[in-house]
Amino acid sequence: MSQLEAKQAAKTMIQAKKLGKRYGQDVILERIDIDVKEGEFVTLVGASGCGKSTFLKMLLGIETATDGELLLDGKPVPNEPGSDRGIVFQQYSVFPHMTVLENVVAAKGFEKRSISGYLFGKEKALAKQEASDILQQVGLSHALNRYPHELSGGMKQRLAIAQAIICKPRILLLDEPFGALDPGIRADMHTLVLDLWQKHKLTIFMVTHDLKEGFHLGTRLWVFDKLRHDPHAPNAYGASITYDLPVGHAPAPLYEEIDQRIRPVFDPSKDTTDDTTENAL
Ligand SMILES: Nc1ncnc2c1ncn2[C@@H]1O[C@H](COP(=O)(O)OP(=O)(O)OP(=O)(O)O)[C@@H](O)[C@H]1O
Repeated sequence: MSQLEAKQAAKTMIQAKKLGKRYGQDVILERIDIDVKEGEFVTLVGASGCGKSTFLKMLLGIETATDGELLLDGKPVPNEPGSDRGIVFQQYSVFPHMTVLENVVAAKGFEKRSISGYLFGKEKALAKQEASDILQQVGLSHALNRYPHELSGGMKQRLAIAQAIICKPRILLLDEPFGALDPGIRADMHTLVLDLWQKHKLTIFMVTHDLKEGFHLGTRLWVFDKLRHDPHAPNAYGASITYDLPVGHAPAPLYEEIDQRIRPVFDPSKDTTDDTTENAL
């Protein structure tokens, strides 16, 4: 292997090799072959139920592959969540009985894996300081002592992001994190996520139903769709990554072209009654 090849290989973080996922007889994902380098920001789009969240769950380690391999740094993704992988869901996943600050300190406690999840003494004081810093980064320093029910949707998601970030993940998994937010708030959240991505040198995988968000936010856009359809056995085949596109800083006309190309993915009238077909990229 040449020096250049070795350098490129060292930067690869996530690899899927003929990755597939089945639940019983239902094939959800199949034939996924990808290679993601450290620092990429991948956005995932595709029809509802095609397996995007399942893919994130496999990266998180709470679902396992039934076919092929999913590797992190060249080794199988561990079968449990770890502090190197943080996740934020669409549904607000904060502790309702804790203040904003306590929520983030608690996340740090779980990361430390103490038996109770609680921190004490100096460790707790340090965690509080760290939590305050992170909360400042996500724009919540004015709300440290508020409870989740006193926060707006956008603030709750900022809190959930702070909980993920305090564990210093290398990979941040975002499962439609802004789906429930108003457009203006979403724009603020985009700025925040891009800022954190840069500042913390994260590798991000983000599921979205908003194509524009997918085009503009990431460096790479994946479209999940079925390559093969059998009208007599709709669950016989799973989704693959049918488009893998460099996006983000591409000129606006390119977004429009891509938008046109993948729009049928979201069209409910899409004809899936053909015989088993192979879609051309
Ligand atoms: N634990 C499970 N057992 C059986 N089937 C499951 C399980 N989890 C998910 N599924 C099925 O797997 C398929 C993919 O689900 P998934 O949530 O990954 O889709 P998605 O693309 O994220 O959908 P959406 O965009 O609506 O969130 C769905 O048909 C779902 O019903």
